[in-house]
Amino acid sequence: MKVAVVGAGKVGAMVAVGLVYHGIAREIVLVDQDTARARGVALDLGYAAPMYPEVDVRAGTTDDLAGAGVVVVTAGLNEKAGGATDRSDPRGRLRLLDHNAGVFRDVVPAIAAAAPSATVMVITDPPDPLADLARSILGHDRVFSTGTVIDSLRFRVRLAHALGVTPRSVHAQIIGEHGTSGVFLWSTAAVGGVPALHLAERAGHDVDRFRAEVERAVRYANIDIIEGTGASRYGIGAVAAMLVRCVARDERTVLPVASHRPAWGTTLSLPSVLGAGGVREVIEPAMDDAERAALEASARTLREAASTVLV
Ligand SMILES: NC(=O)c1ccc[n+]([C@@H]2O[C@H](COP(=O)([O-])OP(=O)(O)OC[C@H]3O[C@@H](n4cnc5c(N)ncnc54)[C@H](O)[C@@H]3O)[C@@H](O)[C@H]2O)c1
Repeated sequence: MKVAVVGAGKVGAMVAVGLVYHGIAREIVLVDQDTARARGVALDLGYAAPMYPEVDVRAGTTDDLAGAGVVVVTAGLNEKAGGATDRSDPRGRLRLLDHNAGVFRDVVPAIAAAAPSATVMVITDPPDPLADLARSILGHDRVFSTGTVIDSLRFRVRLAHALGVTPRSVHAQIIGEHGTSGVFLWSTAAVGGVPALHLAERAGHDVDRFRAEVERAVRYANIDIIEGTGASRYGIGAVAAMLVRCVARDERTVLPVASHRPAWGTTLSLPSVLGAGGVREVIEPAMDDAERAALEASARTLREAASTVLV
């Protein structure tokens, strides 16, 4: 499959790395308004390509999006450049919406023109309202954002470390916004079929404190990363490549990506069957009353944010 990455910055480059290392795409086109940057990334990665499953990596213009099965959008300001690194700011990544909506009004019409049958995956922050905007410009439903897949991995990893097991054995997810209102589904977080909070209590943790510490570490993981490296990119790059694989191979893996949900009137993350064309179906998870109320609040936040940029 031909995969296009629009925005060849720190995240876009890592998405391309993941696609090459895992043999997911046969052809990769990198598009950026900074053409020298796109060319540099394509050259650098292209010289490594002979070690991996056959792939052509090149830089191109929006015309070169033609024929792409998946277009990944990472163009735009990141949290550090956009001043969204204050842990006490409840808007979080939503601070980037106005600026990055302008970027989307520039790039998405070009995607619609050159690659009308592509599935479009949005990574640029805030990804959920921007996926809504992209959907309205594209006029089709093959649009999703990486949503809370990365947040859910962070949740599993923090729980795993605290409980002394591998993250592979932790079943836990975050739904709603990829942002400050994301909802931790503690009621179904489990290890070996046992609620994670029961295990924490058995291990001698104060449950309220345990929960608050895990939530804080996960909610602000992006800022911890940015304080160290300037931008989060390795985790999301790996996640994005895996999501492209799910679409390219019609895997139907269940993951909390975000897609437009008419019942919620917005794009938000719920466990979704990801395959050819994007989200095939959504599975409403079990939630307790507090989680449902939190999801309603998260959806409200996203609806309000999207309404400021949708025409
Ligand atoms: N969804 C997630 O989980 C997640 C995780 C990490 C980063 N992000 C977001 O991904 C985005 C990219 O982050 P980054 O660190 O790679 O930023 P970056 O500054 O390194 O790269 C952004 C690139 O977009 C390009 N660009 C900007 N406007 C463009 C336009 N109109 N047309 C074409 N190219 C354009 C820039 O030239 C730049 O190369 C940010 O919005 C960031 O917040 C999202």
